[in-house]
Order: sequence, then C-alpha cells, then structure tokens
Amino acid sequence: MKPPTTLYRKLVDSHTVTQLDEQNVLLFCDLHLMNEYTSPQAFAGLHEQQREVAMPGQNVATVSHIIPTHPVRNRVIQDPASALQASNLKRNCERHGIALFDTNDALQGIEHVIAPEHGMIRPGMVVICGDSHTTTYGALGALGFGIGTSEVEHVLATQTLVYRLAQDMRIRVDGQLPLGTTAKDLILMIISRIGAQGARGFVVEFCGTAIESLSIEARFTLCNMAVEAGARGALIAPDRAAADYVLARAPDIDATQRELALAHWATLRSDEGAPFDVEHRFDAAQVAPYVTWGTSPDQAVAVDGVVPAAEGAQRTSIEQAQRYTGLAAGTPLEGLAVQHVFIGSCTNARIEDLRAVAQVVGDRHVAPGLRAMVVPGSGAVRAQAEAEGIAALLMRAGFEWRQPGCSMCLAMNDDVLSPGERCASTTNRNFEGRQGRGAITHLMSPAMAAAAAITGRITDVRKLETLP
Ligand SMILES: CC(C)[C@H](C(=O)O)[C@@H](O)C(=O)O
Ligand code: SF4
Repeated sequence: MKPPTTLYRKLVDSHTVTQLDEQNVLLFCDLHLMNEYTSPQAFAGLHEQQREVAMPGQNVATVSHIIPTHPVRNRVIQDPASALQASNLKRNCERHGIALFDTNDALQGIEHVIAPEHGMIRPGMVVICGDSHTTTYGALGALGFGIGTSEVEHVLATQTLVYRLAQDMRIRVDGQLPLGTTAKDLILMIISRIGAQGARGFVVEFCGTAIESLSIEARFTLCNMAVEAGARGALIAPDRAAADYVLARAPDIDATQRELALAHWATLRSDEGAPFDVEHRFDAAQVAPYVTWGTSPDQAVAVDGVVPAAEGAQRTSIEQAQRYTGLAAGTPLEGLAVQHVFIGSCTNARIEDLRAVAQVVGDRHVAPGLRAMVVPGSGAVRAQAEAEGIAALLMRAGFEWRQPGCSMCLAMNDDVLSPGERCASTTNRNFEGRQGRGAITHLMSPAMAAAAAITGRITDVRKLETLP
C-alpha cells in the first residue's frame, strides 16, 4: 500500500518530470503568469539563445504593477522606463503568441486577481509567476509560488522548472471567526505568532473548521499572505465551494468532464496520517481585528493592543521599526490618526472586499482632510462593483474610485504616499518605503480600513456603530 501522502507531495509528484537529486525535481508547470516587471530580461535571454516559447498557450501576461490607476479610460504610462516595460511585454507576447491583458483591456487587473476570476486556476495545477504572491492559488488547491527572472526564462523555454522541494507544514484553525473579523485578521494573527520567517522553507496546508467555512475569496486572502510568513506555498484542499467557484468559470468543462474533474479534485487532500514536518493550531475565536504597527507583516497586534517593548531576540528590529513608524513602545494603535486610506491589492481588492467596505461605510462620509482611495483588483471587479452600486456609494462618501492595478500597494507607479504620511492599508507588506519613501503603512482588513476612512483614525470596526 502507498504510504499516506500530503496534498503538497501529491501535487509535486503529479508534476515531476524527473527527479534530479534528493532535493530537486524537474517540475512541469501548468500555467505561467507573467507581469511587465519580471519578464523583460527573461525574454531577452530567450532571444539571445534563439529559443522559442515551448508552450505559449500555457502562459498568460498582464500589466499590473506600473499601470496608472487614474479614473480615466485611456491609460497612458508617463514614466519612460515603465512605458518601455509595458511595450516590451506587448511585443514579446505578440511575438510568441501569448495571451496578454494589456493596459487598456477592459479586463486588465492585478495578475492574482484576474487569473482565478477567469477560470485559469484549477485544483491540482502547478502555477508559477515571477511574483511572490502566487501562493494565492492554494485557495483553489493549486500549488502556486513565485519564481525569479532566470527561472522565468527557463519556464518560457521548457514549461518546466528546477524545483527544490519544500517541507510540509500544517496550520489547523478550528472554530468560528468572531463578528467583525476576517481572513485578513486571521492571517495577520498567524503571522504575528509564527513570525515573518515562521514558515520559511515550508509549504503550508491550512485546514480546520474555520478554514472550511471561509469563502473562496477569503481563502485567496489567506493564501496570498502566507508568503509573508516565508511560506513557499499555501494550500487548502479543494472542497465543494472551491469546485463550484471553478466550475462557474470554466465553460470548457462539459458534463462528462465535470464528473471526471470532480472525482479527481476529490483526491486532492492529504491522506489520513500523512506526515507533516511542523504543525500549528489556532483557535478562530481568538481572532480580533489585527493591525500592524511596524515595518514587517509580523509586527501586528489586535487593534486594542499597544506597540510592544523592544526586547528579546527581536529587540533591534523592533527599535528600528518604532523609529521608522514614529511609535514608541506602549502607544495604543486605536485612535492613531491616519492621513490616507488605501483599499486595494491582490490581498483585498475583490468584490467581497469592496462589499465589506461599502457595508461599513453605508451613508457615512470620509473624515475631513483624509484621502481615501479604492482600487479594484481588476476590470471585472470594477464593473461588478459599479453594477452593484458600490462605486456610487463610495464616491458619494468621498472615496476616489480608481482603475485597477497594484497602485499604492507598492511605490512603483503614480500612486505614492509622501514622507511621513500614515496610511491604513488593505495590502500585504508594510516594509519601509513600500508605499512611498518615508511613508508609514498599517496593514488591516478592508472593513477596518473603511472604519479608519470614516473616523480618520485607526478604529475598531466593531465599535463603529456606537461612535458619535
Ligand atoms: C514586483 C514583484 C516582483 C513583487 C513580488 O514579487 O511580490 C511585488 O508584486 C510585491 O508585492 O512586492
Ligand atoms: S498588488 Fe501588491 S502584492 Fe499584489 S502583485 Fe501587486 S504589488 Fe505585489
């Protein structure tokens, strides 16, 4: 009998072309996503060697990082270097017959938002991209992970990758998330507990009753941020909800294939007794709205908490983060004034996120003097939010309603904060300078960011109803 196997090993085994040595396999990649940022040199290398793209149909590209998000139709990239990246991507895709969601495509968006929404991600796939948040696809039972530029070149040439095996970690979360908390709060709590390197070298499988009851979009949020704990991949065994999500976006799967697909997807789970190298357990009931105070995603506390003292092994990094964020030990997070609110990114710019924001905002208004921006994750999300009246509600409340893109998630386009500005942000990284040189990022859920927009301060969304 075959020994019990983890879902991760099953995915690796089913994609192994050949075992190279004890640590490395040659892995077949079902789908390779590309962006304008990490692909140009890869194409240049390919061309230098006069090689072709092995399987163009298994590659898809989008412009996501550098694109302006001003609320205009014709989006022209002003910065010459960025414009060149976008035009290179277009030329390379045309030359090799690769599908591209170009700058003015109505469906353009952040790579990790558009890929699943168009049914490109299916359970059991291996999906790679020159971008660290490719872990997102674990939400559908696909092994997704980021690769470097030289690897992008290898994948273009062969559709395979030299892959170093990871270890298996299981994170079990049972119970029910308390009202007012979300998958974002859960993952911020987990990262704060296990640390920014806590899952380094591991592929994490999330399981437990709390995970099972998450919507697919919430699972994307969770798996997206697993990389902020250092994980090399994140997985959730595909269940009925995952299958329904995929089937609703897979017109190519007919009735016969459907049964075959469902039967195959049902095998995509860790066997009883499968060995995990490390296991963690969390109780969903302990989750509160979480907010980062520092410059690493693990520097987070519950909103009613305070900036911790600089002590222990982390002392130096804590001191440095306190200096950068201008927050001394003991400072409460709740009530801290922010000048900016950013709602967007591949972590939290899907339709459910925007619905959550709209629900919190209701008929209230953005605090005077505060700039609040909503950047939907894709053209499809934007259109859906407009159809549902969410866009109108947000604009009425004083939010800027933008075109899709990475935007202020990272200072690589026109949407940049000024030095010293403090931002409540639904993104995934709060590194120094991430949203602009000298700017300070506080990561939180969309509902919490909405609450901050209304009050102009970091606010416990659970108390918002009772605030004057
Ligand atoms: C620019 C890109 C390579 C980068 C990543 O790998 O994640 C970016 O998307 C980010 O979020 O920091
Ligand atoms: S939205 Fe942010 S995290 Fe996601 S791909 Fe873009 S820059 Fe990276």
